[in-house]
Amino acid sequence: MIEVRGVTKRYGRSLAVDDLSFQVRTGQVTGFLGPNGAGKSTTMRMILGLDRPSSGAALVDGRPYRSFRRPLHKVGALLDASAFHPGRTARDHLRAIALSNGISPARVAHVLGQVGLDPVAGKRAGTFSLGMKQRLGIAAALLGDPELLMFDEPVNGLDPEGVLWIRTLIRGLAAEGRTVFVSSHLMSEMESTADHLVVVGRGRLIADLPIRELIAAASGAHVVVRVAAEHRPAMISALSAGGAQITLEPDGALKVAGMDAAGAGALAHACGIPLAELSPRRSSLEDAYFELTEDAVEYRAKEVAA
Ligand SMILES: Nc1ncnc2c1ncn2[C@@H]1O[C@H](COP(=O)(O)OP(=O)(O)OP(=O)(O)O)[C@@H](O)[C@H]1O
Repeated sequence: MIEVRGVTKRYGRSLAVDDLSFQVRTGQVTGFLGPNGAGKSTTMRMILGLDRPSSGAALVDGRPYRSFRRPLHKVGALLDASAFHPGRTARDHLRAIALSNGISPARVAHVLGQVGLDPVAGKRAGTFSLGMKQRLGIAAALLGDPELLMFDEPVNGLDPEGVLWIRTLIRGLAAEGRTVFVSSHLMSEMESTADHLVVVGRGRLIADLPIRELIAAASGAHVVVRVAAEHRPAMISALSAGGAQITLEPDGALKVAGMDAAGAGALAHACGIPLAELSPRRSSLEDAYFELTEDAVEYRAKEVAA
């Protein structure tokens, strides 16, 4: 388990991470979300001991990451996809990491196959496309067969095929019982990948909850009710007496909040009003995310403008 406990990180006078606390639960995919500059990469670097918190602690299984004798068996990470010697072949790059970490050379061939880089394993990594570099970075993260994986913005700059590949890989790793912590500034990307979300803005924790709760908590969920014009006044009174908030849309539909579709349907039935449409609309995860991070983004926009 990864535990971030009251972590603050200052760079000079700027506060990158501000008293942040959360846990990454074992066996799940946790999405780490926030606008650009929210402090995600800084937090990940502190978990890996690449940066020191100004205060607080970032721990893996209750210990600093650097205290593990064989750290790559514990956590594999992709933080920067271009972190390799460009003149080295993909295979040699992985062999060097394996050698310096006491990992069997047999793992190199295994992970090259896992990320689909077999055919280009003998090519210099400097010639790789961004997608291939990402795959090489992920191969390095998988080398120690770790329980925990951390990926910082793994789909940045990838084409749709690459994005799909990473999503499938992450779900596959979770299905094997591994814990995955993956950052992104795109909510839509997390929708099909993550079980749980940790949302940050301006270095602070904004939300720490399962994805389905985030959707349910978003205020945009409503029901669209459509009835013939002559029944509209009666339907509006019944809904309003039932405690719903109603907005009459320009096309005559009623946008109903504060009541679910079953409730609105039962009311219509009780009043003998035939329904032309009854559609529950959930708010998209993207809407929910924007609602949550609005202040953090606005603040930044103002800061930049000032
Ligand atoms: N080495 C550094 N020196 C000074 N400031 C830094 C340093 N690293 C990060 N920062 C600042 O800390 C803040 C958080 O940056 P960080 O890269 O952690 O955010 P992020 O959420 O990962 O953003 P992005 O989505 O753009 O990658 C930013 O304001 C950034 O400019």
